[in-house]
Amino acid sequence: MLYLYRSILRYLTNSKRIFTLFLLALLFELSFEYFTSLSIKYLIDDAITPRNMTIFFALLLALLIGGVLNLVIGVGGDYAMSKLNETILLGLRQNLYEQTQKLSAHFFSRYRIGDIVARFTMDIPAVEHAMMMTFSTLILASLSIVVGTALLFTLEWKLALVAFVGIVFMFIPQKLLNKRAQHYNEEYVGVVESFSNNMDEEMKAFKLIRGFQLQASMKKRFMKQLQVWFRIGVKRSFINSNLERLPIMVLSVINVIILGLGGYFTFQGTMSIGDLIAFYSVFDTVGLSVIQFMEVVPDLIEGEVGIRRINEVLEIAPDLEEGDHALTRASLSKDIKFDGVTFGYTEAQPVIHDLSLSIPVGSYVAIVGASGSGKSTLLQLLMRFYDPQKGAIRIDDTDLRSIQLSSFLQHAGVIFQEPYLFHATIRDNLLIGHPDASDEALFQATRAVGVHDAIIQMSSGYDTWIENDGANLSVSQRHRISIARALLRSQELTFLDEVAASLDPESEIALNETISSAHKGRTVIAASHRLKTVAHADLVYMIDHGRVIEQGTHQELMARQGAYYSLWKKQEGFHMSRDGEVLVDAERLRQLPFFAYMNETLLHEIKDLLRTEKVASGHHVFKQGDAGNKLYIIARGKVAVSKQNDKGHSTRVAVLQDGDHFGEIALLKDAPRNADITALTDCALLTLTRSQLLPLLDRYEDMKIKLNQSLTERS
Ligand SMILES: Nc1ncnc2c1ncn2[C@@H]1O[C@H](COP(=O)(O)OP(=O)(O)OP(=O)(O)O)[C@@H](O)[C@H]1O
Repeated sequence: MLYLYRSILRYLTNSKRIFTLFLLALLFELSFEYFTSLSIKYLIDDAITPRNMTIFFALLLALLIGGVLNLVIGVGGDYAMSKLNETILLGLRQNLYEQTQKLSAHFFSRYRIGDIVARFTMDIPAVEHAMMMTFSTLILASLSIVVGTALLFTLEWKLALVAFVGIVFMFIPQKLLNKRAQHYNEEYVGVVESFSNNMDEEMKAFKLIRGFQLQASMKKRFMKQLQVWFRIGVKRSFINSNLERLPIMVLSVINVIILGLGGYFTFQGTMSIGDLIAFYSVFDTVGLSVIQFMEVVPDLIEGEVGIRRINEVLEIAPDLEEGDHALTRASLSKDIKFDGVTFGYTEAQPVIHDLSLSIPVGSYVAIVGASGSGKSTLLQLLMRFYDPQKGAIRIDDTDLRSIQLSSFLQHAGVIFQEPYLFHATIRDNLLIGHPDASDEALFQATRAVGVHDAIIQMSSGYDTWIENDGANLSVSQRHRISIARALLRSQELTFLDEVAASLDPESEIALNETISSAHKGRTVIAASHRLKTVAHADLVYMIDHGRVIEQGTHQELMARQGAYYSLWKKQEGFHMSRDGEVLVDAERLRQLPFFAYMNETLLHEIKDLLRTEKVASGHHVFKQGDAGNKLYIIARGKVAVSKQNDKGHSTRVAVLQDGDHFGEIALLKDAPRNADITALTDCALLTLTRSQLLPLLDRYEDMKIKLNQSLTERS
């Protein structure tokens, strides 16, 4: 329990006066309590038995005045108690919140949302309750036990000795059960926390759960957890009840002993009746105080568990602290440099290797590469979500770690792959990074990303409330609003992380134009896997496995005919019509290995058979075991390929994107799919079914044989 109070005391350093007021009120209440008990002795022995009316009325008057004063002072004490308690809670909430603001992305990948929320919704209330019980019951009960026991010794020391031994016995159950009670309480909080995390996950993943029909397995997991919760809940409640009940049982035994022994002393004439009644009344108060003390113990244990969990978060040293002398900076004047940067999410597995690159002020720099090559990681390092393990990021030659981050990022607008929208109006979301922006600037930004018209058509226009992370908006509207938000904020620096991934081609073109025109004077750093979106950049860095493998302008890189050129060739050849149909060049089809030897006429016929299929982000294209009858070519978007083992555990084995294809074996035979394919972004896929292709090939027997040979080799 001491740990709880030690941790709490620091929140009361500025509340000495109010604490003194509280203690004074408490002492008065205690004095009055024992004065009432002792007054019985004087009423019987000095007033009623000798029929002394003066003493009788004097005592009654003292009791009355004391009662009124106790009431008034008690109200003051209650106020002081409430203020002390709320002061502690305010301090705890504030510290915890500030700490979560300071912690790095490492922390947020280690702790789940429910873990943090539980600190606020479960642990702080547990501490609150423990402190409330401390102020309202425990302090008074403890003082009462000490003062009452001392009084008992003044009344009859032999009887007091027996009472003292009895009181000590009342504390034994608590001593014996304390550790186990704490253990069950910790387990209980852990179960509740993990349950809230799973509920949070299920609520967020409800579309996936419905889409994959996972309700039964989710329910199984839920029921299993409820069973654990139930079992620990029973143990915890049972031990808490024991902590309260056992002292009561001990007290009833001591009561009988005191009455018996006291009666015997009265028969012997060594104790007056007034003394016996007063002794019993004081002992009753002490006994009740011990019971009250014991009743508070489970609350204190819960509070102690709560404060330990809160301190566990508070004591995490932020790994990205700004030094006391962090430099402030006005604006970028020269360049941003990655200087031999090595970084991994775990020390053992670097994802960026000794990487150096330079971003001149005012330029539009693109970072391109395959999925997983480290593009987003570079942007996150730049925003100091993490620090490099080796090397440095330099802003105008100053190490980013020595710069006050807020002064660096204050003019930066960031657009993430996953746009996050707050539960507020569209206007509030747009203005969040630049609250003073004029309506004109606001509309300019939303027009630029093609979302203005959609917003004004909504029933409340810009004042439309955004529900649950944008549930009432389309994916592309969410993206556009987040892009407009960044454009509105940023004057100097714009970070774009795969922003075009979820936009349709028209919006993509519009966005490119916006960025190009906005780019004048501002530094833009865009990570993208789709080369076309960044072909107009001043400088392109192509990275692979965390290393720069090529750099230059689009023209230079195309002329080099290296990795950039190959990726460009893979992605080009797809066109999207206004109604969203994907068209592909016959020449692009020829790049697919199994169509490589086909003649021009056949390729044109195949091209006309291709159909466009749209798959929304999070939905699956097909599942492992489904019957296969189609080839898919990704015109736009990104999909994950995952394989399930015998136990149903799924492992991601690859990510495919623009220009990649999958499922070609289905063109040859009716074999079940051997992997799950899930869309990671909104996807536009070109499909060709076996039943479309085979009749066509009947006319080209030699090509049919070659196709079969090629696919058989690949299967
Ligand atoms: N929070 C994280 N914890 C651990 N590993 C991570 C984390 N984020 C990314 N990675 C890993 O780091 C590597 C680089 O990821 P990153 O997101 O930077 O790639 P990317 O090029 O942006 O890919 P994409 O185009 O798919 O977004 C990948 O292997 C990825 O699995």
